[in-house]
Amino acid sequence: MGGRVNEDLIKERRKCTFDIKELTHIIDCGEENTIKRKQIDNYILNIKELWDDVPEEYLSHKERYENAIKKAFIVLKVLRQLHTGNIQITDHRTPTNVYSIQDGIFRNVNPLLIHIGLFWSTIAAQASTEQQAEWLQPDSSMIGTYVQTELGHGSFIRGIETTATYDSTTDEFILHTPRLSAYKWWPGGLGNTANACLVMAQLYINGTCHGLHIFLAQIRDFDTHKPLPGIKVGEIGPKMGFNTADNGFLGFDNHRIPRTNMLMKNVQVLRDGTYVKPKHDKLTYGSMLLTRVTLISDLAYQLSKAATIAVRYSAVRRQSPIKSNEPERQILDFVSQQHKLFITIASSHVYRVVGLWMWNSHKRVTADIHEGNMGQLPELHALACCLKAISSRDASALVEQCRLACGGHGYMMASNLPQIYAYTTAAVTYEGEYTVLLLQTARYLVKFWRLAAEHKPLPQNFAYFEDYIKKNFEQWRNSPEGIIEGFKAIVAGKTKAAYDTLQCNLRNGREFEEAWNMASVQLTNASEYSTISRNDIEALQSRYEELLALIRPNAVGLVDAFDIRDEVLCSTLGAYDGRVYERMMEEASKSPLNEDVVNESFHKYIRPVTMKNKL
Ligand SMILES: CC/C=C\C/C=C\C/C=C\C/C=C\C/C=C\C/C=C\C=C\C(=O)SCCNC(=O)CCNC(=O)[C@H](O)C(C)(C)COP(=O)(O)OP(=O)(O)OC[C@H]1O[C@@H](n2cnc3c(N)ncnc32)[C@H](O)[C@@H]1OP(=O)(O)O
Ligand SMILES: Cc1cc2nc3c(=O)[nH]c(=O)nc-3n(C[C@H](O)[C@H](O)[C@H](O)COP(=O)(O)OP(=O)(O)OC[C@H]3O[C@@H](n4cnc5c(N)ncnc54)[C@H](O)[C@@H]3O)c2cc1C
Repeated sequence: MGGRVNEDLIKERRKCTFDIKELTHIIDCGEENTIKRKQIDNYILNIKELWDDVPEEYLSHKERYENAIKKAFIVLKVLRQLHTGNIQITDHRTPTNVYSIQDGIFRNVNPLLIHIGLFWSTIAAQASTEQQAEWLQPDSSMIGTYVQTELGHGSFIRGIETTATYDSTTDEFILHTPRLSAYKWWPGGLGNTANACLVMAQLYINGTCHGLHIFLAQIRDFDTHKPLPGIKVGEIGPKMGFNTADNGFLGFDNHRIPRTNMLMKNVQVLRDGTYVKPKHDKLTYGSMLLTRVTLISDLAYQLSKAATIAVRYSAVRRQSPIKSNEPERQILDFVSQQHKLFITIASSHVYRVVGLWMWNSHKRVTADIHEGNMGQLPELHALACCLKAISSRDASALVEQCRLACGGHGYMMASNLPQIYAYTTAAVTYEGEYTVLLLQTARYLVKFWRLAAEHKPLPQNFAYFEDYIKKNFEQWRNSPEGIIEGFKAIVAGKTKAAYDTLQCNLRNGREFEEAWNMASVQLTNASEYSTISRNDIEALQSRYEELLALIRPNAVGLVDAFDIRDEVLCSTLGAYDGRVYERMMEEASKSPLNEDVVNESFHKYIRPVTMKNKL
C-alpha cells in the first residue's frame, strides 16, 4: 500500500537519540548477520506464491491446512537450496535463518515445524552414525514428526503406555497401542502431513520393561500416502491457535519395525536381545531439553513483534487531552501506557540475551556429554525448565497486555495480536507444562538447600544459600549488583520456606511424595524475602518513572531497531508507515460479508420477521 508515512511517526523517528542500525546489529549478533538476514528475507518474501489473496482467517479449517502445506513445501525447497548454497541457516539463535519470517508467510504455524524443528534434530542428536547416514539424506522421502504425548499422558511421561516389544525371532520391534488412553495425541504434522515419526514407547525385552525409548516408524506409504496396515492416524480438530499445524492422533496395532529403527546413539538393543544401557537415563529426553532452550529465543522474538505493533500504534493513536484545553495526545504520552509497553520491549531484550546464553551453554554441555561427562546436565535441565516456564508465561501475559493496550482495535485479527497471543500461550503448555517444569527446578534447588541446611559443602553457584543461613546478606542497594543480591535472597528465602514446609510434612508422618505435593504451591510461588525496605521501594518506584520518561522519546526507535518487516508483522496497527486507519478500512473491505450490498440472509430470515405485518 502506497502513501505518506504518518506525521506522528515521522516526528518520533526524528526524536530518537541513538543509532537504530547499531542496535539492530546488536540484536542480530553482528552487522554481517543483519546483512544475511535481509538477503534471505528479500529472497523469500519476493516469492509470489507465498502470498494470499484472501486473508487466512476467512478460510475453512481444511482450506487453511491446504494453503499452509502448499507454502510449507515452497519454504522447504528454499531451505534446501539455501543449505546447499552454504548459507548458515541452522543456528536459529542468530538471525541468519528463515524461521522468523515464516510467521508472516503462514500467519500461523508451518505444518512442517516439527519435521524441521524436532524430527531432524532428534535424529541428529540421538541416532547412531550409521542411522544418521541412512536417514539424514537430503533427498529423503520421509516427512516426520515427534510423537510422544498420549491421550492419557503428557506431563508424566513415565506413564506413557505405547509399547515396543522386541521379537528376537524376526529381529523386529512390535509397536502397540494397548488401550484408548495410549493413543498418541497432539504431535504437529501428524494428522495429514507426516509419513514417518519418531515415537516414544516403553521398551520390552523378554518381559522386562526398560523404560522409554525412541523409535523411527513409517506410518504412511511414501508413494500413495495411505496409512500402512496396523496404523490408525488422523487429525485432532480445531484449536485455539496452531490451526495450520495438523496436530494428530496415532494408534498402532502390532505394527512391526526393524530392530535397527530404535535410535541407538546412546543406548542399544543387540541382535540377541541384549540391552546396552545409556550413560545417563535421561539422555532420551534430550530433544525436550533442546527445544526448551530454543523456545526462550523464539518467545523473545514474539515479544518484539507485539511491542513493535503496540508502540507504533500508540504513537499514531490520539485519544483524550491530558489537560482539558489541549489537543488530544498520542496515547504513548500516558505514563500508564508507557508502563504497559516499555516492559515488553525490555523483556524481549532480556529473553533474547538469556536465550543466547542458554543456547551457548547447551552447546558446551552437549560437547561435554559427548566426552562422557554428564556433570552439568542437571543444572542445564533445571535452568531450561525454569526459563522456558517463565519466558512463555511472561511472553503470553505481555503480548496480551500489548493487545489490551491497543484498545478495541487490538481485538481485531487484522492487528495480528490475537494470533501472537494464541501462539505464545500454547508455549506455556507444550514442551513441558509451566507448573510441572517449575517443580523440576524446585526439586533441584531443594537438593542444594538440604546440603546447606545440613552444613555440607556446596558448589560455588549455591554459596548464597550458606550466606542466607549465616545472615551474610548485605542491606539492599539500589544498583544492578544490589538487585542481583536481592534476587539471591528471594531464591534462598523461598527455597528455605518450601524446604521447611516439606520437612514439617515429613515430621507429621507424610511420605516424601505426598509431603512434596502439599508444599507445591510454595515450591512454585515466589515470596518477598529480601532486605528491601519501604523507603527503597519508594526510591525504586520514582526511579522507574524517571526511566519511563527517558525511554519515551526513543520508544519508536527501539521497536524500529527490531527491524521486523511489515510482511512479517502482518498488522494493520503496527506497519512501519503508521497508516493505521487506511489499512483497517482496506482489510475490512476484504470481508466476505461485504461482497453483497444486501446479504441473502436478509431475504431468508430477517425480512420475513421485520416485515411480517407489513407485507
Ligand atoms: C519450519 C520451522 C522449523 C523449525 C522451527 C525452529 C525453531 C522455532 C523456534 C522454536 C520452536 C521450536 C520448536 C517447538 C515448536 C512448537 C511446539 C510444538 C510442539 C511441541 C512438542 C511437544 O510438546 S513434545 C512433548 C513434550 N513433553 C514434555 O515436555 C513432557 C513434560 N514432562 C517431562 O519432561 C518429564 O516427565 C518431567 C521432566 C516432568 C519429569 O520426568 P520423570 O521421568 O518423571 O522424571 P523425574 O522422576 O521427575 O526425574 C528424574 C530425574 O531426571 C531429571 N530429568 C528429567 N527430565 C530431564 C531432562 N530433559 N534432561 C535431564 N534431566 C532430566 C530430573 O531432574 C530428575 O533428576 P534427579 O537428579 O532429581 O533424580
Ligand atoms: C499446540 C500444542 C502442540 C503440541 N505438540 C506436540 C507434539 O508435537 N508432540 C507431542 O508429543 N506433544 C505435543 N503437545 C503436547 C504437550 O507436550 C502436552 O500437552 C504438554 O506436555 C502438557 O501435558 P498434558 O496436556 O498432559 O497436561 P497435564 O499434565 O494433564 O496438565 C494438566 C494440569 O495438571 C497439572 N499437573 C500435571 N502434573 C502435575 C504435577 N506432577 N504436579 C503439579 N501439577 C501437575 C498441570 O500443571 C496442569 O495444570 C502439544 C501441545 C500443544 C498445546
